[in-house]
This record gives sequence, C-alpha cells and structure tokens, in this order.
Amino acid sequence: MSAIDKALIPEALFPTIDALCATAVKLSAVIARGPLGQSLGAGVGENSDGDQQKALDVMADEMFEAALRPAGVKHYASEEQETVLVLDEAGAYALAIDPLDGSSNIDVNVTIGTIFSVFEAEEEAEASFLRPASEQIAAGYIAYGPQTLMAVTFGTGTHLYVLDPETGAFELATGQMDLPVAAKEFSINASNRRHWTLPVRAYVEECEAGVEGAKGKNMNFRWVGSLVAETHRILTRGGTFLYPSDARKGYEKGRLRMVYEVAPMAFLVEQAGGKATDGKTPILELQAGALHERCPLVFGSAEEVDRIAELHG
Ligand SMILES: O=P(O)(O)OC[C@H]1O[C@](O)(COP(=O)(O)O)[C@@H](O)[C@@H]1O
Ligand SMILES: [Mg+2]
Ligand SMILES: [Mg+2]
Repeated sequence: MSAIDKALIPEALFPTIDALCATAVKLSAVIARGPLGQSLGAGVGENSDGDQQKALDVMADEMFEAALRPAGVKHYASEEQETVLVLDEAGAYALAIDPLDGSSNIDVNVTIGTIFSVFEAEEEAEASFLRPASEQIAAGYIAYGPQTLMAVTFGTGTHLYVLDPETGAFELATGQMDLPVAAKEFSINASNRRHWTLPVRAYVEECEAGVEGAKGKNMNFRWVGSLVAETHRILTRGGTFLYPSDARKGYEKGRLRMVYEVAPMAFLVEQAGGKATDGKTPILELQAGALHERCPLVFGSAEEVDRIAELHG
C-alpha cells in the first residue's frame, strides 16, 4: 500500500515521495511515544557543522537514508552527514534533507519536522546540490505536530497532505496553498536584537510600533524555534520570518543552511504566492558554494518581504 495519495505527484517522482512518506509515518509513531520510548533528545555527538546531534537526528537520518536507497535517489545530502552519499548510481534524483528540524523542541512536545529538496542528479555528487535553487524540481516539509502533515511542491503550486490516522497514509487536504499577501505576525529570534543589522532593527521596530507607527496596524510576534512549524503557520495564515545575518561570530550568513533548509522553504513559499529572499535577492536566484553553507532567510507575505528589501536599500 502507498504511504501517500498519488494525486498531483509526478509519476517519476512517486517512489521517492512515497519512500519519504512511509518513513515519516514510522518516525511520527516514534515521536508520538516520546518519553515512553528511548530518550529521543539525548545528545549523541556533533555533526559536521559543529551542532550537537540528538538521538532523534541520527535515527531520522538513518531511516530516511535506508528508505531512499531503493527509491530512485542517486545522491543523498543530509544535515547529519559531512559529505554526499551515493545511494544508487542508476537513480535519477539528488535529494537533500534536514531529517529532523527544530531539534531543541524534541523533548518538549512542540512541533518538529523534516525538510527535503529534490534536483535532477548530476554526474558529480556535490554538483547535484551546488546550483541555483531555482533548479529544484520538488521540495517539501513534513511537520510532526498535532497533525502529521506534508506541504510539497513540484513547481505547480504548493499542496498539503495530512497523515490520516485511520488510513495510515498521507491524504490530499489542500490542492493549492495560498499564502496571504498581507501579514499580521512576524517571527525572529528577538534574543539576538543586540547583534542585528540596522535594516533588521528598523523592520522589527516598525512591527513593534503597531497602529501608531508607519505600518498603521498592530503586528503579533511568534517564535517557535522550529523552522518547519514557523513555515507552516506562515503558509497557512501569512506572516514574516527572518533569520538574518548578525554580528555574532559564525552568524555572518545567519543560521539556516541553504541546501536543505533555505532553498526548499523558498520554493514552497514562492509556489504558494509568497516571497523568499536573503534580505535583498530572491533565494531562488542564489546557490550554495558548499554543502553545509548558511544563507540569511527572510520569507513570508509578499508586502512584508518587499518592505524588508526596501529597508535593505
Ligand atoms: O536557536 P534559534 O536561534 O532559536 O534557532 C532556531 C532555528 O534553528 C533550527 O532549529 C535549526 O534546525 P535544526 O534543528 O535542524 O538544526 C530551525 O528549525 C529554527 O528556525
Ligand atoms: Mg533545521
Ligand atoms: Mg536538523
């Protein structure tokens, strides 16, 4: 039995998407057991980027790698692996993955996720991923929250599937997600305020000024600490998200990784009618110079992203 309704999925990509969804069904069951199972949030090492790896980061990576091996994937690039793995020389696709996003939320029962991006595979492993984000042929995230769900794009809109506990499969819920043009909420890690650049500071001050300020409307603030949860909220009811570069050492390009966080979210957001930039340039025009390279990310409602770009001059 398939793990996802075939509707809207290009035939050639179906085995890959089905393998991702079958793994998400299993992962969702592990996550749902939480503290009844093994400790998912325990530290087990460091990844190539120096981030602490938790047990669930490693488990999720192993599960996706194993499931994707017989599913048409030639090159596999993961947040948890230093280099690109060759899964199947004959595979047509290159798949980049953040197997478990939002890992600081694992132990506190707050939404976490998986993010993926798909390209046609090139001959050489890294070349499959170090190319313009506009060359992605699919991208998506799976959110493990009150519902387990997947937002996915194949370049013709962003579609929403929900894991139906009754059928055990992802069922199509919304054929075309529509990100509102105007926003009432903004998201940024405000604890970094003292490190921000002037344009970021100016934007946040405009939001905080509310109805008395230039915006002429009140804005609410949200910060979950899970990019997947934040993106899902914004795709659903609008808003803006910023993880900009700041003055901290190591944050010259923000925190999020281009290949398996920034590029796929940008593709999903643009296909839903929103915008995604590094502050100035559309993310889809950019490309990573190294597999784990970071990239500042600003996305959300078109009006707000345009205003942020204006402030960046
Ligand atoms: O620690 P901060 O500044 O709140 O950063 C939160 C961001 O870091 C991330 O957790 C990074 O992802 P990982 O959990 O995959 O490393 C994003 O999901 C989130 O947007
Ligand atoms: Mg992540
Ligand atoms: Mg991760």
